[in-house]
Amino acid sequence: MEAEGAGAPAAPEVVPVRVRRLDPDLPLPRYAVAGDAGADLLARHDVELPPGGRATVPTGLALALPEGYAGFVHPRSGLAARHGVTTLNGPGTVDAGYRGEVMVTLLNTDPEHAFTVRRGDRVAQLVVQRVARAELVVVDELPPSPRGEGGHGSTGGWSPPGDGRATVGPRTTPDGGPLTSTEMSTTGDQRVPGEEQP
Ligand SMILES: O=c1ccn([C@H]2C[C@H](O)[C@@H](COP(=O)(O)OP(=O)(O)OP(=O)(O)O)O2)c(=O)[nH]1
Repeated sequence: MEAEGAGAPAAPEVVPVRVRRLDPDLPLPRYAVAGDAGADLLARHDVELPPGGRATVPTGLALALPEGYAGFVHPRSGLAARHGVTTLNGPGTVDAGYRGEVMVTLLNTDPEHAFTVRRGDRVAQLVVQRVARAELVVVDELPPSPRGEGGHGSTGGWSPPGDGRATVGPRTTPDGGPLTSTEMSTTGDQRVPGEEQP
C-alpha cells in the first residue's frame, strides 16, 4: 500500500448537499467522469439562443449547500469551443442560503449561428467549493508583495496587434511606472476592465 504523503492521491472531500427536484423527470446532475470538478447542470426546457442572444435557463434543482460552501455555475468548454455558447456571468455564484431554482444564464457569442438548447441538455457545470468570508480590516498601508500594484497585463505574455511579438516582461512607461489604461490601448494592450467611459 502506498504511504500517505508519498504521492498517493488524496480522496476528494465529499459534501452532502440536500437537493429538491423541481422536475423529477429530469435526471440529477452528475459528475461525468471520476475526478471531474463539476457536475453537469441540465436544462429544464428548450431555449433558442439567436446569434449574440442570451437566455436564463432553469435547471429543475434547488439546493441547500452547507454553510461555508458555495456553488459556482461554470461554462462547459465543449459548448464554448464548438458553439461559442458560454455562461454570461461565469461563474455564477449559488449562495449557501439560496433555496430557489438554480439558473444558468447562457450567452451565444456566435455572430452568425443560432444555438438550440433542448430539455435535458447539459448546459453548464456546478462546482461546489469552500468559501471564506472576509473581515475587512482598514489600514493605511498594505504589506509589500512581489507583485505590488502590477496587474491588467503587467507581466506581458501575449502578442499585441501589429508587431507579432509576445511581450515577455512587465509593460511599463519609459520612466518605469505602470501603464495607464490609455497607454495600454495606444500600445495595443487591452483596456482595463471597468475603466471604459460610460
Ligand atoms: O448563475 C447563477 C447565479 C446566481 N444564481 C442564484 C443563486 C444565488 O444565490 C442568487 C443570487 O445570485 P447573485 O448574488 O449573483 O445575484 P445578484 O444579482 O447579486 O442578486 P441578489 O440581489 O439576489 O443577491 O441567484 C443562480 O441560480 N445561477
